[in-house]
Amino acid sequence: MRFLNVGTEKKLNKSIREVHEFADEVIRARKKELSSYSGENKRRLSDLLTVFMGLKDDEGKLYSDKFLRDICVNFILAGRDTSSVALSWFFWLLEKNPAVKDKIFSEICGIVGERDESNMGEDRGSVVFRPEEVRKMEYLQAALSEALRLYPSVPVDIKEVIEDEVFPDGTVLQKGEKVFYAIYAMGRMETIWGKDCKEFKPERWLKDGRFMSKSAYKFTTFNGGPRLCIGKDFAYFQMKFVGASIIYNYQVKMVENYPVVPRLALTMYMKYGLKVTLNRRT
Ligand code: HEM
Repeated sequence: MRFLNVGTEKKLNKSIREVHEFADEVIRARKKELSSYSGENKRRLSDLLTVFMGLKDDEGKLYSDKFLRDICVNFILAGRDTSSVALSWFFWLLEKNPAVKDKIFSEICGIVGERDESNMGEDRGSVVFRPEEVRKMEYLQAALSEALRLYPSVPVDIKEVIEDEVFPDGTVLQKGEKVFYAIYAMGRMETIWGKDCKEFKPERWLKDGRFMSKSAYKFTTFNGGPRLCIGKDFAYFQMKFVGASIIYNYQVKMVENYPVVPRLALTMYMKYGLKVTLNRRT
């Protein structure tokens, strides 16, 4: 099929072309924008693409457009659906665990209440969380981690053996073989997480009220070792910011009897999405 370029292969090639065209256009536009700036203005742009455009490879040459395109596509693919499916499962879990939702809401209100202008009658809708406030949302971080343990965005990951190896349990691996590890299953194993492994309990991530991260070899949602997800900290920041903004401003209610069905692909998303109603908090 691949060599004949028919059927699904043809469709795949067309889709890849479209994704590449999109990324090429982003790069072209950014280069044009950069060439119209000078000095300080240029330095003020600190997004990832601009940073990569200014870096040089091992031979001291600027990265090629193809390399920049691969960077763009990699980050879009790795960073978009992973965070959005995580938030869907997170909000679904909050509906089933209203006490957790209330605790998150109280934590956010406490943090907003510390603002100097909090007594000045600031409109709730105009609150934009500051980075230092997002960092303080440790219970929210615990609840997101717990959601990612039970519903990891990437439920199964694959590695290829690059040289012959023997695992500590005696399993022999030969160069070229594939190893699958089931992140979803590992997040629910009693031997790893204890008797309450099936429960949604953000408290397991807290010690004296502070968020405590776990070893990446226990909590494998972001992979571990040298290829640990490069966007992990960014993902937490983004999910905390979006989650807090929604919870602070709205009452989220699932639409009754709407089917919530997991669908296994590269990411574990909801087959029919998550249907909710939002009512503005007053
Ligand atoms: C909840 C959110 C996220 C989850 C659960 C997640 C999970 C993962 C996992 C499991 C891997 C390893 C894949 C492999 O073995 O090849 C990975 C790699 C990666 N992730 Fe994430 N990710 C998330 C968000 C993000 C975001 C927001 C970005 C970028 C802004 C990002 C960028 C990347 C990149 C570039 C890699 C490849 C790193 C490498 O191979 O060295 N991820 N991520």
